[in-house]
Amino acid sequence: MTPSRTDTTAAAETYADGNPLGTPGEHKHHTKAPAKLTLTTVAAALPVAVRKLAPRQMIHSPVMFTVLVGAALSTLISAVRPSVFGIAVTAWLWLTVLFGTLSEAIAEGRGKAQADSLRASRKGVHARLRLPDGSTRDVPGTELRLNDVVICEAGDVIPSDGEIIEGLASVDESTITGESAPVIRESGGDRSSVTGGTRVLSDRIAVRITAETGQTFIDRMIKLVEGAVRQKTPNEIALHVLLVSLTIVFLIVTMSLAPFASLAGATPSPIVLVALLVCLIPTTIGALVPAIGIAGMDRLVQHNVLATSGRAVETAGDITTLLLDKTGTITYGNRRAVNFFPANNVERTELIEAARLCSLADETPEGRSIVDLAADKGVTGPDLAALRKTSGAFVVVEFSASTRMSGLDVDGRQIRKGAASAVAAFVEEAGGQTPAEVDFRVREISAEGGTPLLVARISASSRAEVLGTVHLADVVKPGMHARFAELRKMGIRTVMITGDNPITAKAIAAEAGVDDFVAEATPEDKLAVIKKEHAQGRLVAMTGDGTNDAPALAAADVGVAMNSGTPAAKEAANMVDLDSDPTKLINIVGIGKQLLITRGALTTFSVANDVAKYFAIVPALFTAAFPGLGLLNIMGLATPSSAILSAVIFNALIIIALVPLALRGVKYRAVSANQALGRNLLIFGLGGLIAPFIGIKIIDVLISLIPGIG
Ligand SMILES: Nc1ncnc2c1ncn2[C@@H]1O[C@H](COP(=O)(O)OP(=O)(O)OP(=O)(O)O)[C@@H](O)[C@H]1O
Ligand SMILES: [K+]
Ligand SMILES: [Mg+2]
Repeated sequence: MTPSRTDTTAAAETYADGNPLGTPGEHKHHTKAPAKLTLTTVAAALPVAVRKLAPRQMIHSPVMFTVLVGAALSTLISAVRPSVFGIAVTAWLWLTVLFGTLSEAIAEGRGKAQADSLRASRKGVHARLRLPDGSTRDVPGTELRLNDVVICEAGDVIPSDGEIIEGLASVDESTITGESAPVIRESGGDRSSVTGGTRVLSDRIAVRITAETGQTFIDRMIKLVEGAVRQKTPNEIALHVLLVSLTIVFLIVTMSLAPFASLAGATPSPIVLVALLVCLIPTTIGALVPAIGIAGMDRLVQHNVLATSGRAVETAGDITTLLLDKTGTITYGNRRAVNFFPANNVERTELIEAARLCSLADETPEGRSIVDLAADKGVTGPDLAALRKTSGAFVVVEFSASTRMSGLDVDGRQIRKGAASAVAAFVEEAGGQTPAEVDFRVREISAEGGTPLLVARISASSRAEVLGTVHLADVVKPGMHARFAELRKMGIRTVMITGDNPITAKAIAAEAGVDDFVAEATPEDKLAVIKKEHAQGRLVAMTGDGTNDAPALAAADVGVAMNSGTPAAKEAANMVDLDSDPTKLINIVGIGKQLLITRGALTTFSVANDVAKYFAIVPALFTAAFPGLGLLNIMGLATPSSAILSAVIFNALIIIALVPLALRGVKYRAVSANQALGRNLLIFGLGGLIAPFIGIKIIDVLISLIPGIG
């Protein structure tokens, strides 16, 4: 029988219908809605904001720390020489600092509900620890150590992160993914990792613990959504330097105004100087920077992506190349044997028996599926234990991504299966040959995107022969084509790197719609591809799931591991996609770009705003001393005092007014970076220049209605 296109499709259907657990729903986008900005959330954030006023915390933001010092200073002055003006300015200075910490607290608070439900998911979880003698003992989940082995059965909550070392189970991961469709996790392959806090629905697995207490996935997620782990990104550091410089410049400007003005007999009071300084330094962006960063991470979590660093998120905004592995990333990774094709003078049963024999000890999904298919075809024979008893010398050759083969040496025979080129070389070295009809079959299976495995045997008398081919079928995740087209529009080139042969790679690349592919790649090759891209000055993202992807995931600027993947892959990556969706990079890039654009836009606004304030209030301040300046007082502000107070109030209120924008992010459209920059400079620069004139004038009019100020 010829494996036709329908064969693979049939496999796909069984996969989807017959085994709904196998379709992990890992491609759906179920973005969690961000917490709304309500009075309740603001009220809840208020005590946190007050606690953040501690100088020890404030020092991290030099701009806001300057305001804090100014507020303290004017409090002192007002205490000694109280005036309505002094007290009013002092109050608004304190509000300015508070609005800053409040914006940060609100941003942090939005993840709180999610953090609480994550914490609840592992409360009081018990573990069945496997002891050396094979018996088990109940221990609290918190007492587990690295490399402990625990047994989990249907209904159990998995006590910590780990790797399945025995068995297969369907797992409900909805606590972390929000997706209720169960997923299959199994030992041996690239879907072997389990997450603490998720629940086993069926079957029984032995899990080796891979996370230290307090450093599990859920711990990391809690810290992320609460905004607790925040390291300044390179972009933030650059901004930080800019803000500090501006603060120093305006400090000097304000200080030099004092002697200059007193020469003219108009010595300004220290409170006026403090107020002036606060108006001029970039308080708006200084106050909103933490909220912008936290909101960006939060948006990522809402898309079911966990990032270990803000840096990766920002880098994602500039990615130009996306590398993807095939099996488990572009395809579901549930590669299963669907047919056996013997060579011309080999009996079908002989091939099936050999394929089965060399898969008995192969704990990969591919290996197990061959044993299953053999049983379906009526070939059962001895299991591994029985074989061990009846035969003499017995060596298991495990599969590795560099040899691309696996098998057994038993009773002087060497039985192997593996990638066609690898097995062909193995047989040739022993003096054998790959028959033409087998070659033909290999190409046929590959051409339709299947993975052919050759089965070969070297007998005790050193006769090397290829026995036939096993057809492994996998299914491309749906919707790839359109999503890769979208990436192309964003200027990102997609390259599939796979360990599989070139013909299969070509077929899958065409089916998925990637721009390019690299076949027969070893883990080193995957790494080399990244180095090559780097050498050409490109920023590279890599998505993968296997241990063979780990070096590349670590070397990429943005490494996104599929949540279904191995612990090694997840460890090496700087992001994990809980939905195991390789096209999630589109959202990640969007979030990264939006983060950078939002920060840039608000910085532009903030600086423009401050410059405008200078021209809005300085003339008003000195009209009495220098009547000539009255011409510049185009705003016709009532008195110098009300001009200053209006500016301070405006300066504080603008922070609150921009919190929603900081949290939501500036609208991001798929335009080039230059276009986005130009557009934002126009809107936020111009807006920043005009806003103070209007805002301060309105406040000034309102204030002049209040008696006692001026
Ligand atoms: N258990 C196995 N025993 C023998 N050969 C195998 C086994 N599993 C896979 N192979 C062969 O080895 C090749 C390389 O496998 P590897 O895991 O490195 O890459 P892959 O899974 O095909 O692709 P990707 O790198 O995209 O995940 C496979 O294409 C297949 O031909
Ligand atoms: K300011
Ligand atoms: Mg893989």
